[in-house]
Amino acid sequence: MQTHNLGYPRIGSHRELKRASEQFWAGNITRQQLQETGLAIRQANWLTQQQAGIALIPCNDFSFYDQVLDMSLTVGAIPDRFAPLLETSPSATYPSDLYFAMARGYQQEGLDLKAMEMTKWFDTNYHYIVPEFRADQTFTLSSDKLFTEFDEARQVLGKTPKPMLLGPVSYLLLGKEKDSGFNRLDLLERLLPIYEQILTRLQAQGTDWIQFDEPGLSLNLTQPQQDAFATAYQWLRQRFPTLKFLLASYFECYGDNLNAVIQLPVDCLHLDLVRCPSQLADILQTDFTERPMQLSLGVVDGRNIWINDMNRSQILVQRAIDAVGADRVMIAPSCSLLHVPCDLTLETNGQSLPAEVKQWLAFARQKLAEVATLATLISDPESPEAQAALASNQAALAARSKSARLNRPTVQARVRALTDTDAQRSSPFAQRQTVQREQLNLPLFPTTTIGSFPQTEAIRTNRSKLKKGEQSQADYDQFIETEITEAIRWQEDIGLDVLVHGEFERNDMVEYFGERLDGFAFSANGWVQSYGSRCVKPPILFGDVARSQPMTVRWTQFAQSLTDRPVKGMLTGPVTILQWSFVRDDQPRRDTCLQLALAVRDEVVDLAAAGIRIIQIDEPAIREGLPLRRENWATYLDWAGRAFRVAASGVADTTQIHTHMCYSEFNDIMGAIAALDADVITIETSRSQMELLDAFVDFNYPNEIGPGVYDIHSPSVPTVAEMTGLLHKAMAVLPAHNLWVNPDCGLKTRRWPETAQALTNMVRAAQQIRQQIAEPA
Ligand SMILES: Nc1nc2c(c(=O)[nH]1)N[C@@H](CNc1ccc(C(=O)N[C@@H](CCC(=O)N[C@@H](CCC(=O)N[C@@H](CCC(=O)O)C(=O)O)C(=O)O)C(=O)O)cc1)CN2
Ligand code: MET
Ligand SMILES: [Zn+2]
Repeated sequence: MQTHNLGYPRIGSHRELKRASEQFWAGNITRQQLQETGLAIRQANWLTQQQAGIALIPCNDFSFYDQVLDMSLTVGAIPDRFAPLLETSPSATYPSDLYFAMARGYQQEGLDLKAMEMTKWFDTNYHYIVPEFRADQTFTLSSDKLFTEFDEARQVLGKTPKPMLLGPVSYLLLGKEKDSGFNRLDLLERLLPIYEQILTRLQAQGTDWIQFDEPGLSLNLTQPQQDAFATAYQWLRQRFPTLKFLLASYFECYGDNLNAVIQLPVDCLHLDLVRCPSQLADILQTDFTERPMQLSLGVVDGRNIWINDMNRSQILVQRAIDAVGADRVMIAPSCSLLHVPCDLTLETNGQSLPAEVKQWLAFARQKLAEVATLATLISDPESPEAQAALASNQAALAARSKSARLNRPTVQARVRALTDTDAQRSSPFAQRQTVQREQLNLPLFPTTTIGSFPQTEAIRTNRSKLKKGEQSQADYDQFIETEITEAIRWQEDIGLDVLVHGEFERNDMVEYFGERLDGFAFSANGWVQSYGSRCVKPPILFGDVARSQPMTVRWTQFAQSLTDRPVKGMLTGPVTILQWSFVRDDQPRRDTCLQLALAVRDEVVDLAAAGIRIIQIDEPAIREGLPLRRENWATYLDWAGRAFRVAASGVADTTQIHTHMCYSEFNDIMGAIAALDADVITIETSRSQMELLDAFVDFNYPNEIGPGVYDIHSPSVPTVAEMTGLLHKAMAVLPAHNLWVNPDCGLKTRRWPETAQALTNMVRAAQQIRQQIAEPA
């Protein structure tokens, strides 16, 4: 029985890659220095995995930005607009200017190249760069990255690594057609020859195993999509009869793709037994046992940070061994470890991460040790070492399940006592709209922002000093007051209608709330890549959640005291807190979500009592939390929607509830979005030129909408005309009196100069539209 790994975090255990990339982009370090940082991280990762006792170690799991973008570059799927950068970016240079231009856009030397689109990687908070395909798309091998990393890994490890490749079918499925009249899967026959070239070179370099990631197999597929997998792998198999193919999907069951999958000519099939333990029995019931195929059992959770239940894993693995024999079984984490932090041993702060909780946790490095221990436990069950490991593992699990820290009977009782009335506003929207209009007295096309203003160097430094004890709480609070005061003055000056306090006091929109709720613990260094150099440190939700005191009232009330205009209270919703935290796995997510909903509800009620008339409950992760398989959608949407409404419905009709969503394809779930019954929803639409609005129009969406009028992900400043153009598009299909004017998302990642210009232009755009309506041409 062999151990292997599907992928290791590449940000570096101290976020070395983040720092180096940002330094490089700022022009402070050279490309070579950045490359050296990348190499050092890869080398450290390979050694860490080898020392943890993993036999088959992946390479090509590193990336300077994103693994899907790497694949686009490798196969030469480079959108035409980037042609000016081709010449200066040879295939031997990684990362090239071309590469970062595709990821982040390029505004230099008179060029203004828009970045490629970014979207969520399945149901994770990781974002990938969406491949763009043309009807006349051609492919050419255009990067040496993968071959270079293979040689590096072999040198470091002293043995053959396992290159990982995003498989051809999932690669196409993850992309988008940029012309009409063709289907991206039709490009398969043009793409496969590039995979052939890749495998030819890898084979010459001496590779043995190749890992093809095909997470598309976790989705509901049409017959032609299923067939594409058969076409691709038969084609490759014919050309490479001796290379060993490991096919990996994860995050879900193979479901109704299973029968097609076991007929693929691959040598090993990976199963995510954390998300879908039942598929082991399913597969053993087929004629799989008679096929010459190995099984890779993903028993260690690659998406969460709890220690493995070794007893349970041992039983699963043993079942497979009994059926097919130990030489046909591999064990591994359930998916790439990209989605968990690097190393628990770096956590030494017993305040934020109590020792008791820490012993329940495993980060990437610890997870590999778990895989290795499991292997020993199975191959040599009587070994004292394995027995000791099992005993301490079971003791930690028992301690967790009995811990007094987990249980808050009053919270559990409150969740049980929730009624349908608690999950519903007092009056229907039309009635609420009337009373809210009367009391808010806003102009047509009210202007607002999504909440955060730039997190400046000064803000980060002050917070960092506070954390290290180099600054007093009083001084920090004073600093935040000044920031808020300036932001309120400035918003009044440029003429915004509904103001925000700016979220200067928040490190992150989820972590901030976690830190203020009971039932959460925190790592100091548990960073996970979100996109590019941006990382998040998901809080650890381990027990029943309770709010012991108000979390946002002080700063919101302070901001409101400075102005007569309404200041919008700013909260993160229960579904998003759930989705962006590491959540306990000992009770259904639904129950945890309702506990979060009650905490947010109490905050909403307190904000309203403090005189806040508009409250935004952000739910950007509601779409991301949607199960990958449609058969599970209704259940999720039902409890997620209920949780939002529980959070929103503790206040009188006069309180206007906003919600905000980004990264959203709503077409399939409009009913659920409408059922949230938010008085106002602000959404991301500008990058798709209001395409997304079609869903709202088709659905006859009844409540108020703020379709984002400019993209905050880019520093370029939108013109007034661009924004009036988009507003006209929106007005053409939706009633003007239901429309708001706002950016796509929060501005925390932007800088002030472009933010000031963009918002000034946005207010002008709204004013122009109002004028046009008042005095039609
Ligand atoms: N959780 C979450 N997921 C999300 C989003 C989001 O806002 N939050 N937005 C969407 C896009 N994703 C994003 C993810 C991260 C960031 C982001 O800006 N992250 C920051 C970190 C934010 C943070 O937690 N900052 C902390 C810690 C800052 C820090 O690193 N401090 C240094 C010290 C700095 C100093 O001494 O000056 C350290 O601890 O080492 C703070 O401000 O307090 C980053 O990578 O730079 C933006 C968007 C989708 N998913
Ligand atoms: N209120 C939040 C902000 O403005 C919403 C962000 S959604 C990712 O930053
Ligand atoms: Zn957003």
